[in-house]
Amino acid sequence: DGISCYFLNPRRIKKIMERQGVRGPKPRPLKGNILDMASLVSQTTSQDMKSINHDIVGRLLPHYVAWSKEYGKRFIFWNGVEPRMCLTETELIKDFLSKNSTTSGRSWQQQQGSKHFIGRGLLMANGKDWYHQRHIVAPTFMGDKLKSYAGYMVECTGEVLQSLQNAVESGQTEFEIGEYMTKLTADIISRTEFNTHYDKGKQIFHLLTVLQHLCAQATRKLYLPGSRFFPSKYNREIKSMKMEVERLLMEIIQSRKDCVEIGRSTSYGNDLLGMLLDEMQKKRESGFSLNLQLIMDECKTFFFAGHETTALLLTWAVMLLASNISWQEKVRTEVKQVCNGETPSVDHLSKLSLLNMVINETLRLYPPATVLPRMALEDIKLGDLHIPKGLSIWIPVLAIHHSKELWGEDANEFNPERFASKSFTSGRFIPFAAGPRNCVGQAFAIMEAKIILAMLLSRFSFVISENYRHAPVTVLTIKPKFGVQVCLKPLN
Ligand code: HEM
Repeated sequence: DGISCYFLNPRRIKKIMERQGVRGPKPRPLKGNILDMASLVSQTTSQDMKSINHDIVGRLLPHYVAWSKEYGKRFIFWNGVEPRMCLTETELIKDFLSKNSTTSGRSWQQQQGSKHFIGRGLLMANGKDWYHQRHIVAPTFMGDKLKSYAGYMVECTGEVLQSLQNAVESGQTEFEIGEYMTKLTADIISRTEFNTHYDKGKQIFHLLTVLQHLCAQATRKLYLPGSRFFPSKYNREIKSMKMEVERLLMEIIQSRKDCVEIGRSTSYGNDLLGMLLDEMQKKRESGFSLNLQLIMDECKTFFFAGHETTALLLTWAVMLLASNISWQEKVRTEVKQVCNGETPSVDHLSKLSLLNMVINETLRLYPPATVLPRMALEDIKLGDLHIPKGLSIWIPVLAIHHSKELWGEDANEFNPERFASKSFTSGRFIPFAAGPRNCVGQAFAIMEAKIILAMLLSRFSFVISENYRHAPVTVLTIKPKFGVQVCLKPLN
C-alpha cells in the first residue's frame, strides 16, 4: 500500500491529467515542487510590505502566480509525493464542494501528520466515518444550543477587556492585539467546551498547543510526513504528552458520566461536551455507538480548528479598523444604536449589519484558511474533467478572494460596502469552504467575532501604531509576522 501510494499511482495520475491537457512544473523525486515553493515564498516574504495594502497574493502564493501564468487556470504540482491540481474556476469549485463530501477528503499525509494531536475527529475523518460524526457534531453548533454559548463569550470578553482597561490605567498605551485575541479565543473555547471544568480545559489546551508544535517540528524534519518516520526523540515526547492530554480529558468525561449514572443530574451538562455526550446518547439509543476516544478527538479538534482561525479573523479585523478610522466610527455608531449601552445579546447580533460587512471583508482579504486541499478518494467526474482517485484538489482561497476578474478593479482594497447587497455568488467567497463539508463552526465563529468586536468598539477607540510592520505570512493560516500593534484609548 505504501509503495503504490508513493510511486506507482502518482505516475499514472500525471499521465491521466496530461491527457486532459492539465500540465505543471516538473517534480523532483520525493520532494516534488516543495523546494521551488519554499524558495519562492522565502524571497517574497523576506521583507515587510512598503505600506498597509492588501495586494498580498504575489507575496503569499508566488508559486500560484508563476504557475497559473505559465500553465493556465488548471495546473498540477507536487507537494512532495502528493499530486495536487489547482482549481480556480468558481463553477467547478461549487460543483466539487457541493457533491463530493464523502468521495473526497483528507489525504493519508494529512491524517498521519495530525494523528497524535487531534486524532480522527471530524476535521480529519473521511467517507462514512465523517458522515456519522458530522451528524452527531452539527446539532451542537445550531439553534438554541449555539445561542446558549453567547453568555460564555460575553463573560470571557468582559474579563479580557477589563485587563486591557487596567493596563491602560497603569499607563500602557500600545498593545499587540493578536496576543490578546489568541488568549481570548482560547478562553472562550475552553469555557464553551467544558464550562464547569474550565480550568482543566485550559490546562489541556495548553498541552495541546505544545503538542501541535512538536508534531509540526517533527514533520518539518522530513519530506515523508507520518508518525512512523518521526525521529524517536520526538516520538517519545509526543506520545507521553498525548497520554497526559487524554488522561485529563478522560477525567472530565468520566465525572460527567458519573453524575448522570448516580442520578445526580439528568443531562451531561450545558456546554459543548455535555451536548456532544447527549447527542451520542441519542444515537446510541438508535443503535449507533460513538466511542470515548472519538469524543476526546472531537474535543481536541474543536480547539484546534476553532481557536487560532477565529483569533486571526479578529486580529486582522482590528488591524483593518485601526487603519480605516471612518469605518471604525461607522461600526461603533451602529453598535451604540443597536445595543444601547447593554452587552450584546443574540438578538442584537443579527441587527449589526455594518459589523457583519466588515467581518466578511476581513475574511475576504485575509481568509485564515488560505487554501483548501481535498483528495479524491474515488474517481470523480468534475465538469469536463476526470479526477482520478489519489489526486488532491487544491483550491487557492486567497487568490480567488483577491481576483480582479471576480471582484472588480478594487479587489485588493478594503471596501466592506461590497457586501451590502447579498448578491455575491457562492464559489467566489469561501472563507469557510462550502457544501456539506463546510466549516461546522461557522455560525459559532461569526457569533464570537461579532460579540468581541462589538464589546471592544464600545469600550475603546484604537489607531494603528507606528510600530506596526505590515508583513503577512502564511504557514497554513495568514498571520501578521510581528503581530498587530494598536494604540488604545478608553471611551469615557
Ligand atoms: C474564523 C474562523 C474559522 C474559519 C475561517 C474556519 C474555516 C474552516 C474551513 C475553511 C474549513 C474546511 C476545511 C477543509 O475542508 O479543508 C473548516 C472546517 C471545520 N471547522 Fe472551521 N473555521 C473557523 C472557526 C471554527 C470554529 C470556531 C470551530 C469550532 C468550534 C470550527 C470547527 C471546524 C471543524 C470541526 C471543521 C471540519 C468540518 C468537517 O470536515 O465536516 N471552525 N473550517
